Amino acid sequence: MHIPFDNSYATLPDGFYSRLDPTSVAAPKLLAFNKDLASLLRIEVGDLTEVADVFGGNDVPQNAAPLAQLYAGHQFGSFNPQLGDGRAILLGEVIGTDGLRRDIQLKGSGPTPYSRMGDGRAWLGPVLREYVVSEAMHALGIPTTRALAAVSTGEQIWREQGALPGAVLTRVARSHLRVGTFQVFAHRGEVENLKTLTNYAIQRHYPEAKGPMDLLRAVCAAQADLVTRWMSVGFIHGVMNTDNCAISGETIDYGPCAFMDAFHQNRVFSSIDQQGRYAFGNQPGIAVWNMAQFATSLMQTFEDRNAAVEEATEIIHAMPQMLEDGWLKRFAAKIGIAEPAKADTPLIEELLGLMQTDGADFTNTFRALGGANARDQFTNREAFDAWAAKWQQRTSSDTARETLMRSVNPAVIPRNHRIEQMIEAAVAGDMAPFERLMTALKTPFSETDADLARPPTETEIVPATFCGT
Ligand SMILES: Nc1ncnc2c1ncn2[C@@H]1O[C@H](COP(=O)(O)OP(=O)(O)OP(=O)(O)O)[C@@H](O)[C@H]1O
Ligand SMILES: [Mg+2]
Repeated sequence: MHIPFDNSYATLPDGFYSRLDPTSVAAPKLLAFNKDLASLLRIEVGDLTEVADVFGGNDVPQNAAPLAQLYAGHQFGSFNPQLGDGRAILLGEVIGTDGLRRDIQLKGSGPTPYSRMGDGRAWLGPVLREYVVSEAMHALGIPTTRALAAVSTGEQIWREQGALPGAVLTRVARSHLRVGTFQVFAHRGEVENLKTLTNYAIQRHYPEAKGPMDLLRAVCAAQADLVTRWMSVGFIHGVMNTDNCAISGETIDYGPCAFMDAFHQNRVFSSIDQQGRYAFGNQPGIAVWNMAQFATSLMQTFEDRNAAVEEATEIIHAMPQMLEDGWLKRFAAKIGIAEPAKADTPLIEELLGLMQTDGADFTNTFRALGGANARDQFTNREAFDAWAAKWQQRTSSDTARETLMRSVNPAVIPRNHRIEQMIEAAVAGDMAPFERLMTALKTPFSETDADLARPPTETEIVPATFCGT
């Protein structure tokens, strides 16, 4: 196997990371490999045993510069001054056939200087969850890190549930720069490092930005866009800590995430999110909060702090409107309105209200709007009919309505119970449910697998995603 590394992060000052190799594992076995992504990254794949050795962490490929990145972060609102890759190792970067630079990182590859109390490992369940959901997000057109490989380690690891099979995920990202990467230097008052990081982020992600204020503007726009896209497919990230907020605007860290079935604004899946801080409907507000932390961490890079604070405050204060506009655009498209006006908001909100009252399935209700059977999704069908009459009045003259709806309302999403079933099978050595999910989720806007589109029955519902990742 040949990986054409072209590493830039490793040329940054020592204080940015710790160099170390992944820790070898007992018996690496390749469970999944993303060939399309490998070719995008210009990786020449030869022998698959070699692939398992590299992506299990036993072989460090030529020209890799393995390192664990330092970062800090607000976790559930409290600042932790030092986190860092406690179980991940960046192998290096490659420039893809599309000309874009991407990180190749192992997650679950052994302890690092930032492991704190952790074992540096991941178990098979979360590795496959991240593999499936991140690739599904990509197919849905939502910016995300991607999955290149999943390797089982042949080792057991311990979590609340007991002994579990270990695994390593190879993750690909436009970069692993997080809000927390800025926060660590800001907190320490390491202004030179902060400036170096700012310039690096600009060059790598927003080359048109003229300085930190432009960077802030660009990241706010990217995060606002990202969160409205999540909302539009019923995605709940579940752990929007500032260390899980990527500067690139990609979705990162699929630990306790889930797509909701029955719609509810306050839906939470993460078993550790007791207060519902990261509930479905709170995500826009949290994105603003995270960007305020990002803005704060950039302030030390300015000579005139007072002026900078004023300008940054304006940028942050403009974000709720951006989110509202984005939400309107995406949800209007879901009901077939390509060019929404403010006056369309109540129409969308009324539908969501009916869905919430009836516990209608988020994905299938919107998908059904493009067909004939939307009213079957509701228990109070008269209420739906009354809404539908208003909707018809607003949209029926638009001949492109159905096409638009079918292009934005997926037929299939990675439902939480299917993910759990897939994990259970994989633990027992059966990868068929994984393959089936991956196949259907490659074309989420086509009806290819009706049974995967079906919501869970009462007994199939998986209401929580455990954080013992
Ligand atoms: N098993 C573990 N061993 C060591 N460190 C861990 C472990 N699990 C999580 N951590 C560390 O705890 C912090 C917060 O964890 P979090 O769940 O947000 O991240 P993660 O899922 O490991 O990784 P990422 O954000 O890179 O997807 C991170 O610094 C992470 O590296
Ligand atoms: Mg994380």
